Amino acid sequence: MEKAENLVELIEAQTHVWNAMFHFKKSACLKCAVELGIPDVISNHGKPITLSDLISVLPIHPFKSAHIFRLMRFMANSGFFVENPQGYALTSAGQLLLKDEPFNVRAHIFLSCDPALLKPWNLLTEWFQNDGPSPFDTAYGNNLWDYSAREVRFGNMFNEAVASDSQLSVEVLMTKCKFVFEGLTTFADVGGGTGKVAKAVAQNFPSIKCTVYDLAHVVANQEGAENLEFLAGDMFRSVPRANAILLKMLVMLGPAKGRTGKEWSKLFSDAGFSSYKVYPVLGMRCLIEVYP
Ligand SMILES: C[S@@+](CC[C@H](N)C(=O)[O-])C[C@H]1O[C@@H](n2cnc3c(N)ncnc32)[C@H](O)[C@@H]1O
Repeated sequence: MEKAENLVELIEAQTHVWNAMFHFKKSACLKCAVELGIPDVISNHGKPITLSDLISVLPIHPFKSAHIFRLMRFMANSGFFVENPQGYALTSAGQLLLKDEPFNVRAHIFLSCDPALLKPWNLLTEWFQNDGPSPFDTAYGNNLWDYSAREVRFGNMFNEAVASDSQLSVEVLMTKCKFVFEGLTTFADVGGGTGKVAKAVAQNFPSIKCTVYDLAHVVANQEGAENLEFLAGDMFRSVPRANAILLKMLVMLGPAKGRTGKEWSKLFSDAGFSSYKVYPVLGMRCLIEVYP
């Protein structure tokens, strides 16, 4: 009896390990389904689509038709599609995979699954054993930002992914948190990428002068507007002076550069800020300092 119980526990433990071990298949299948255009085919069909109708329009080799049901079963299991007697339909998560969906996360999927970004994950152990600052450095000999500047394909993919992520954040900011911008005359988005957030602030508040501050290769070809400018610089040396600054999705940069909270505070006080406040917005790490 005792042995049998132990076996049940063991088989559950082994299942647990297998689930962890093969977790990468989730992102691989997600990327594949998006690349094959499966969510768009389902959506354009206008009603649940049968497996044979789906296969008939997919850009795949005929020899591979028999394997699509596995991909569909896996994607249904992962919560992107539902399978009912009429065929496959999209879940809410599946809707975010559509080309025409304004909040789609496709660019982020392509970035996260890109071999260039996966390589550092395979070097975690090496990184723990060397004195390098990040697994990215271990893989490429320099940091993510220098690599992005050098590898134009990767840099564009990275900028597009973070900008697409900001679509939803912008919507949240402009519908739920507009009050934080009221009364400002200047605003700087530090590490603001290609300016998704600042553009929305500039459009919604024509009286606020907005600045997007980022590395030279990111802002080089960006077009400003009357109340929007792109400024190249290194935020570890200085940050622009403004009534308020936004640091969005940069929390990891502090520790990556070995900076402590005190050092960040000094950088801010050098720029004329006395203290900073964190505004968590729907789980998004959003840090805004309002200049007194
Ligand atoms: C994760 S992205 C976030 C972009 C944008 N804030 C957003 O949420 O969409 C980090 C950004 O920080 C920028 N960055 C990295 N190091 C920087 C530095 N030293 N000075 C200024 N910007 C920097 C990168 O180029 C990139 O655009």
